[in-house]
Amino acid sequence: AAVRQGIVDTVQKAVSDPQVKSVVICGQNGIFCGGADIKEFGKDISGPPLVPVFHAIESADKPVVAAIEGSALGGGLELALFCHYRITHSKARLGLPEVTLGLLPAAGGTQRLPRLIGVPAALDLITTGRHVTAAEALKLGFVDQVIDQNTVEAAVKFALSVVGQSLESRRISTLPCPCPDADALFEGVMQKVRQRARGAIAPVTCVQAIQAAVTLPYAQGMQREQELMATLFTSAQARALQYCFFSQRVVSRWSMPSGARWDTSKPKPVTKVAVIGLGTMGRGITVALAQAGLSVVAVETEQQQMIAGQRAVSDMLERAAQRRGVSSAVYRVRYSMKLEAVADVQLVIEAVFEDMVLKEQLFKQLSSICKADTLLCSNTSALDIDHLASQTRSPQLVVGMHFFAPAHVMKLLEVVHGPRSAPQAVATAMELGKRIGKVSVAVGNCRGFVGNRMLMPYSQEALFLVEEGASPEVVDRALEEFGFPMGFFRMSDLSGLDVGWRVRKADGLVKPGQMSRVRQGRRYCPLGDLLCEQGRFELPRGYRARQGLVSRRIDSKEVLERCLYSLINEGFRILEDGIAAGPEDIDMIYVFGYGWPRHRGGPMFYASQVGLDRVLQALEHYQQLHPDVPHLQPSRLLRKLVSSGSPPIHRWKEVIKKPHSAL
Ligand SMILES: C/C=C(\C)C(=O)SCCNC(=O)CCNC(=O)[C@H](O)C(C)(C)COP(=O)(O)OP(=O)(O)OC[C@H]1O[C@@H](n2cnc3c(N)ncnc32)[C@H](O)[C@@H]1OP(=O)(O)O
Repeated sequence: AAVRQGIVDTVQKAVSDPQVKSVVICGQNGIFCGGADIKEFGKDISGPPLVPVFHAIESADKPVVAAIEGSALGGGLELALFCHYRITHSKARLGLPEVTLGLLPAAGGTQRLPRLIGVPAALDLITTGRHVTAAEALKLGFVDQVIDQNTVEAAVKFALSVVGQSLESRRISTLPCPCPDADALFEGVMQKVRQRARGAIAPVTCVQAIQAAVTLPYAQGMQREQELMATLFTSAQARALQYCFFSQRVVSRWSMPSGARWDTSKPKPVTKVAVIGLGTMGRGITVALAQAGLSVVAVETEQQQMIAGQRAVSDMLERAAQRRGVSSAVYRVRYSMKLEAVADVQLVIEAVFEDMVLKEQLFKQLSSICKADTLLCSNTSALDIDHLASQTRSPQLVVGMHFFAPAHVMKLLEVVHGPRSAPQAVATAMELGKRIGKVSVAVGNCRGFVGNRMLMPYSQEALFLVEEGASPEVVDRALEEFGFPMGFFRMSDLSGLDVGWRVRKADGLVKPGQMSRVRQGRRYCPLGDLLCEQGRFELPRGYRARQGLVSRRIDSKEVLERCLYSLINEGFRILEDGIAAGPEDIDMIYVFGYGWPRHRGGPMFYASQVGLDRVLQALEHYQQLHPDVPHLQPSRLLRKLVSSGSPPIHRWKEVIKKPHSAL
């Protein structure tokens, strides 16, 4: 509000003062403007509106120049678009990211950008919200000059040089918005955007707003922009997306049950990393590290795997370099078939087969080969980090670094600390994650950590629903309509049914050829095992007949409630156990690692939006119907939150008791 007031007061003064011949608008501390203050949204907004004063800038009869350094995003770029000229530093980033916050650029962005750079380019920028470099902005035509010198000085010089020149062609509101074959263009774009949006409303509304720039005169287009914005501003999706924006930043301020924190734990410098194992995960991790400028020693002891792995890593690095127009990082990777090659690295990431015996042996070997202060990390997706630490001479230097496939693409990294992990080890892994572009979340040590632990009840419910009569397609359709890129069964097919089968075998749950539906004292569905054993694909019907199960009609409401609420319930247990520091950590793990639709904010935020009492009631209902399914038993924390009056999510921590390690 204060910044808006400042802009209004100063612009009015500058425009009306006859002694002022030209005006430069700049930011402070090297940043032009990051846009509206997102913290103001959802509250009563005080201070003056900006659009009227922006129009006063455009209609001024003296040149107004934007000096863009750092960022010009959202309302910041819209302000610049009302200026007559834009001088930009080469390192600046520009964009209209409102769509990522569930909004649209409602200070004229949807009406003015298409007039300046054409409808197709504006559609791309506004519906994706992507940030562009100064060079791309120049190429697209929405900045006038890109410079490497002091931007404000250059803008002042320029502003003085254009005093007295006509400003007619510089007023974007007066430009036409040509769009040949508009109907076909918008139909095609709308179809693509709807597909990509997976139920998010803001991208679709952005397209409608840009269409108004083509079909309506400027003033009416501006009005339509406001009307469309009003439908988004208070929407649940906007709240969820804005929660994600802040949560992504909250998780970087990690803490451990011991009280160690991000701001008191200094990471160790890391320049050279070893990756052990060149399977799918090891290859992706190697690529991610090399692309971030680290030296990598990739070790693979099996010759065929080494040949295939080396080729795959080189191909990925070459292709990425071509795409980005930079030189390839292939030279940063050295390959070896001997474990001794890791002797001089500062950090090792083990990415071998998910087998505890194999990993135990490897950690023992690494502990004797590496320097005493080398950090040893495991890319296990579920195994006990503390047990691995106990195989080494420095258990405090062992942490989990759980990547998600493909590891060079997926944004999530779970950094797993055991009870003996040193804060510095966690700080180092978190920092390395940040360097390679990951959203890193620090979590405690338990079976499956946060993400895979919560996936367990979700996947079991999906299978139970099929036992009871739903087809796999019905389950997947409900989940995909909710916004997941893939339902449970499609996802299992893609990742390989044998992956889960192997884990269940290791857990002693698989009994070949047996149909019993109770294992280890609880309800179990052996359908997945039977599929793997028999290679059969039309299994459920015959299976139900043999089990004497009567099929019933199951609707998408039940699919969603049973799959999602049981997953959420496990999330509450994780918070209770102190495995995750807060609901934001769980939500970011699900948004960045498991395809949870961002516009629904993550599972814990979703629960808060549905209403904790409704989630509790539904769990109680299903638990009565399925008393042999322990994960449907509502968690203590959920009950405690409901009996505390279901506080908003940012106040849950007050109800959660002090975290502790669960193992
Ligand atoms: C209608 C809607 C209109 C007109 C809008 O303008 S909506 C806002 C559009 N703008 C954005 O979406 C920009 C969001 N911000 C960013 O992309 C980045 O923060 C940045 C590129 C501006 C800077 O990035 P970086 O240097 O990495 O710093 P951080 O991301 O860590 O941010 C530092 C702290 O500033 C807080 N922040 C940033 N932008 C905003 C904002 N627009 N409103 C409120 N707060 C913002 C951010 O949360 C960080 O604070 P902490 O969370 O760490 O306390």
